[in-house]
Amino acid sequence: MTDHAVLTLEHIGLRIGGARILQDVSLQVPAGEMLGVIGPNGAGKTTLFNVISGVIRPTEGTVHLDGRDVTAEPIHRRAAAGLGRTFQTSSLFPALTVLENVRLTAQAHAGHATSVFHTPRRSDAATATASAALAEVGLADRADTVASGLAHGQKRKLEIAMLIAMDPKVILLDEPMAGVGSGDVPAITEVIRGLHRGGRTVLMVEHHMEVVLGLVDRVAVMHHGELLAVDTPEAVMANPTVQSAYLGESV
Ligand SMILES: Nc1ncnc2c1ncn2[C@@H]1O[C@H](COP(=O)(O)OP(=O)(O)OP(=O)(O)O)[C@@H](O)[C@H]1O
Repeated sequence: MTDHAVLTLEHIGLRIGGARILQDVSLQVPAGEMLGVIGPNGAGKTTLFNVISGVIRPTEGTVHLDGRDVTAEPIHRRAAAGLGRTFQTSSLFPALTVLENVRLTAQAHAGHATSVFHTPRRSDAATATASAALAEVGLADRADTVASGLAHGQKRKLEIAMLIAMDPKVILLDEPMAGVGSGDVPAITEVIRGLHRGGRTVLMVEHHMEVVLGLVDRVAVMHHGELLAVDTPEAVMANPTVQSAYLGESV
């Protein structure tokens, strides 16, 4: 493990029943990198995110976050240690306003008690953090809108703002373009690019190949639960093993 790797996977394996879902996945993600994770359906991308975020414990191997072994730690401990994640399905509180949604995560990060059953406590610091996160994703003018009233693309931006407010060391984006209309893709791409420009470390599973290749520093290619290659977009596109296993049929 190098000193500057903020996320390190070593020899991750996962067996469920008789099935081998992940096999010998090793990966180092330096601080500030944006890494795309691609691969055909069923390749193991979401499962890998589940292993990183603590939803699933691997049967082999280790996960280190910022040098600390979190392999045995539950989801909330990893989140507290700086792992932020969006899911393929929305994780918003639909009855709260846009600002209240972000303020909840800002308060949670600051260590305040939060409950969805109470009006979020007024806190100047949390409100300032939330407002800054909304400005970063371009939703400042929707702060008082009830979240359920947002268009789909705006909900995706709100989810990213909720992550930003937690100031995570590593951000996992699970298919940020899923369900997003083609008209919203450029704006959300810019929000993700902004995460990177801000120096954040981002891993992104995404099927939208143009988005991935245009955004990331490196691409990790998964196939049948294994990492086929981890390299620059250009090198991955030119890799014959990747082409025959995946890109040849999809790009
Ligand atoms: N809990 C489970 N029990 C059994 N098999 C599972 C389980 N979770 C995932 N799998 C299998 O593991 C493989 C990898 O699934 P995963 O969802 O991680 O792939 P993916 O690359 O994210 O696919 P997609 O692009 O379709 O989202 C699939 O064959 C899936 O059926």
